[in-house]
Order: sequence, then structure tokens, then C-alpha cells
Amino acid sequence: MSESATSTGALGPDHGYGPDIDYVLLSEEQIQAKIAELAAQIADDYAGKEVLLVGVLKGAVLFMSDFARALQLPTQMEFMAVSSYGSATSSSGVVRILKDLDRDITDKHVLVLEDIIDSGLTLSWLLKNLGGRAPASLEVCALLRKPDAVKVEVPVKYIGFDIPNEFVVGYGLDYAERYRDLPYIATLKPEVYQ
Ligand SMILES: Nc1nc2c(ncn2[C@@H]2O[C@H](COP(=O)(O)O)[C@@H](O)[C@H]2O)c(=O)[nH]1
Ligand SMILES: [Mg+2]
Repeated sequence: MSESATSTGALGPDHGYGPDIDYVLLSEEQIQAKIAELAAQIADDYAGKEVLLVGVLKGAVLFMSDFARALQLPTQMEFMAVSSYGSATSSSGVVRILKDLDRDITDKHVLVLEDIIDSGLTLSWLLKNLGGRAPASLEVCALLRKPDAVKVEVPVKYIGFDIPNEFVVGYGLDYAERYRDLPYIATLKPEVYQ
């Protein structure tokens, strides 16, 4: 399940970042509606099961928080932090665990919550790593995907939005650790990167 995104043009609340924002790609309303849709689908697919949500820090933290509350199922939460960037805006493909899970996932129904799939290198590595820990099932729910940037095809069952191949911030996604607190997803003006 995926849907193409379009610019809304409206800035909405800017948390003081207003001058840096180029345009809003996905509004808070669009994001929250999509999360409700994904949660309903996933509640159906996992009916009768307990799901272990694995949020990939830091980008998926707002997604995890909203998704866990929308999902009408008993869930447990775990977080993993990995580093995959060689520079500020492009993936190196070299993945390092900064924070591992706090528990064994053997026989658990694991659903990885990822903020965005760009090259797919991070997720590909993560799925191999988690798959080696013998979960009962292992699926991915990614809020965003950039189809034109994908270098490695990764089996992703649930996708919120397909977006253009642009660097985006907000709703957990940062540039130099800023903008994560925006409730929407936006692009930045070119001068911000200079
Ligand atoms: N703030 C942003 N972070 C991004 C963006 N595209 C990717 N990323 C980060 O990289 C990983 C995954 O990258 P991948 O190339 O290995 O698929 C993702 O989880 C983000 O943390 C972006 O546009 N903005
Ligand atoms: Mg991520």
C-alpha cells in the first residue's frame, strides 16, 4: 500500500523553523490520516497476535509514538539505533549499531517501524540482522519511501507515502539534529545547507 505525495503549500506551525522551510510535502493531517489507515490494516493482519514494534532511532520516534497509539492491538516496544550516513545527506551503506534491542526477539512477531527508505541499504542490513535472531515473523512498516533513490530492493509490506528523491525533514527526520520536532514533512531552502 503506498500513495504518492504532493506539495500542500501550507506551512502550518513552524516551531520557529519557518524561514528555513522551502515547502511542506506532507501536512500533519495527511500523516495522521495515513497512520490511522496503516494501523487499521496492520490490526487486521495481526489479529489475535501480540506485536513487538521495533522503532529505528532517532528518525522513527514520532512515528512510533503515534502509530503505537493508533494500533488497536497489544504491543510491546523496542528501539534500535543504527548509523548509516557517510555525510549529512547521503547514505554510506556502512551500518553500525549504536543501540541494540534490550531483549531477545526469538518467536516474537516483529514489526520494524522505519521513518524513510532512501537507498534501502540500512533496512536491508537491519532485516538480515534481525532475521538472524529467529523472530516468529518479521515485517517492515515505513512511513516514507523514495522509489527513485532505491539501490537495494527490500521486502517492505507496509508503506505510507512514496515521495520524490529530495532530502526531507520533520516528523522525526533531521538535518544536523534540527527539525525533528516539526509535525509535518518538508524540504529546506538550499541556503540552509550552505
Ligand atoms: N532527514 C532525512 N534522513 C534521511 C533521508 N533519507 C534517508 N534518511 C536517513 O537514512 C536512513 C535510511 O537511508 P538508506 O539510504 O539506508 O535507505 C533513514 O532511516 C534516515 O535516517 C531524508 O530525506 N531526510
Ligand atoms: Mg531511519
